[in-house]
Order: sequence, then C-alpha cells, then structure tokens
Amino acid sequence: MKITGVELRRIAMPLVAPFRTSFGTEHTREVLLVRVVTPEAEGWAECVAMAEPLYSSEYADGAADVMRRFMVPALTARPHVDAYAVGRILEPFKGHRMAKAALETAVLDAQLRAAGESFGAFLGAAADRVPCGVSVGIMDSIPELLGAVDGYLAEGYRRIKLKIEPGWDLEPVRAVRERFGDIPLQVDANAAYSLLDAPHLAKLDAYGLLLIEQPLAEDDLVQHAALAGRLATPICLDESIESAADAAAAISLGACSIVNIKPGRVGGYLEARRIHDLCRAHGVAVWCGGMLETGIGRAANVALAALPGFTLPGDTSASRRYYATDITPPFELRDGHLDVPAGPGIGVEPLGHVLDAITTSVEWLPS
Ligand SMILES: O=C(O)CCC(=O)N[C@@H](C(=O)O)c1ccccc1
Repeated sequence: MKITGVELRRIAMPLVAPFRTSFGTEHTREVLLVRVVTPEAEGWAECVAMAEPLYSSEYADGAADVMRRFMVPALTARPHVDAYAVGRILEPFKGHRMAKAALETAVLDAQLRAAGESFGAFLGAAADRVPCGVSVGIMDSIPELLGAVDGYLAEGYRRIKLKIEPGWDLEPVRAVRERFGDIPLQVDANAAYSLLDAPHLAKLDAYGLLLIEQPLAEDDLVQHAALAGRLATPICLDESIESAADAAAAISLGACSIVNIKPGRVGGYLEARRIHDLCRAHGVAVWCGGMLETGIGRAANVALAALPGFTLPGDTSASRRYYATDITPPFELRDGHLDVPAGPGIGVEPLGHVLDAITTSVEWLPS
C-alpha cells in the first residue's frame, strides 16, 4: 500500500477515578492516536506512551515528535509499505518502541481492512472472547480498596491485580484475602522495590498470589533472577520485556516465569506475537497488559489476548473501568469476558462526535 498521509491526533480522556501506581497518579489520559491513510483503506492505532516518561522513557509529545520528524517521512517516502515492512523501515531509528508500535499497528489495520480480515484472524486467535482481569490502583485506605474490589468482582472480573509499593503491600493483600477468599489475585509493583526487600516480599508467599509483577528495576534481569530464587510467588515481568530477545534472556536467566505482553511496549503486535510464540515454546504463560487504552487500543489488545498462549486473564477491562464515554462503542464485560471484535482490521471505528469533543490537536503529515 502507498501511504498518502498520516494524521496525529491528541485527545484528552478524563478517567472515571484517579488511578494511582507506584510511579504516579493519572487523572486524565492524554492519548496520541495515529490514522494512516492509503488509497485502499485507513488504519487507526493508539500510541500507549503516557504524557510523562514515568512508566518508561517514552512520552506522548516525544512519540509525536519522532513520528513527525523521522518515522512518518521514512514510511511515506516508500512506494509500498505493509505491516511487515514497517519494522524494517523504522529499524534505523533506535528505541521509541511505542511510537513504532502505533505506526505499525495503523498500517496493519489499514492492510487488514482492505483485505477484509480481522486482527484476531490475522494474529491467530483461538477464541472469540477472552476472560478479563482488572487493575486496582493504590488507595487511601483499606476500606476504600475493599469497596473497589467488591465492585469489580460484582461486575464479573475473573482476576484482581493490586498495585503495590513499599508501605502498601502486605496489608492490602491480606485484607483482600481475608474478605474475598481465594479469588485469582496478583500484585504489580512497577519496579518499586530492590533486592534488599526480598525478605519483605517473601511474606507475600503466604497469600497464594498468581504472580508478583515487575518487583525490581526494568533493566535488572540478574537481580530478578536472584529474587526468583527467594520467592515462592512466580515473578512476572512487564517493563523489562521490550522484545522477544529480552523475553529469551529473561527466561534463560530465570528472571521470570510469566510475561505481561503489552504490544505498545514491545514495538507492535508482530513482536508481541513473536514473544507469545517464544514463551509458549518455553512453557511460560503470558497475559495481555494494559495502558489505560481507549477502545482503539483495547480492540487490538482483546484480539491478541485470544491467542492460545494467553492463559491468564489480562488487564483487558471494560471501557467503563476507566472512561465514562469511550471513543468507540464501549467494550462491555459479559460473564467476565470481552468479545473479540470480528470486523475487518481492529473491528472498531472512532465515534466522530465523541472524538471531536475531546480532541486537543490534529496534525496532518502528507506523503
Ligand atoms: O487496565 C489497564 O489498561 C491498566 C493496567 C495497568 O495497571 N497498567 C499499568 C501497568 O503498569 O501495567 C500502568 C498504569 C498507568 C500507566 C502505565 C501502566
């Protein structure tokens, strides 16, 4: 396909409630959307970079800049581009995986819409719906936390993930276990601990957690491997895994036994599938992580989560978990599951009137 132009659109999505993690609190999700236009079809994608470089080094303004100045010109200079070519064309530009992921995904969406093939069919989905977990932020009190968990369980979520940090870890986990029994439960530290905390983290072993996610720094596989030898709870990595090569290194070092796959973090859905395939070959479970996506990113994530190696419920929650009004028809939980979109491409379209109301800037990059 010849790319005739790319739209970079910034939107501001207020969250239904502040979302607190060990690295900060989100009140409004500032999202960078990408629309790729070709003669055959248009494709949409969501860049998952946050407004500030707190989760990783990428941030929305930086992603827009690297797309505008380097990546989009490299793509629009080509007479023909498909999803497989995007990674090769953008390879000379180092890093910026979330920006690369958005451009590759938008090209893939256009390609699949033109071919009349769904994301799920293309990726190799093995199911038409996926079981869903939910991520619960750090809260001001245990009663507030228990109320939130109670509500999510009532909605039907199949797994609870609690954000933790030093000072908010054993007590919330113990309280949830005491109130709700042996529900599927895991924790996410977002790299808030060090190996010196191993004796403290080992106390979590008493609560039968599915996993502890990213306890240590994103660039330290060796210390995660050392920690794995001191915990009974399985270690899952998120920020540390930015490619299939990272996943191979983590598995061979024994740094993790479960991987959270986020397509934006790893450079796109093609690399996400490579990581899925590699982990499956090693008997390592994977699940689909979330970055507070709108329906655009959520649609593609739900398709990915339907691949056979995604054996744990992911952070593929309903739209209403974060947004009162989504920019696509809302994803709604049914019996603890989300349906995999069956239409061509990602299978959803932005709702024009909703999008226009929350758009803060639109930029057209012609070929
Ligand atoms: O359900 C979701 O989309 C959010 C899941 C979640 O907890 N994401 C975390 C994470 O570290 O995985 C996150 C929150 C805020 C920003 C980036 C990442």
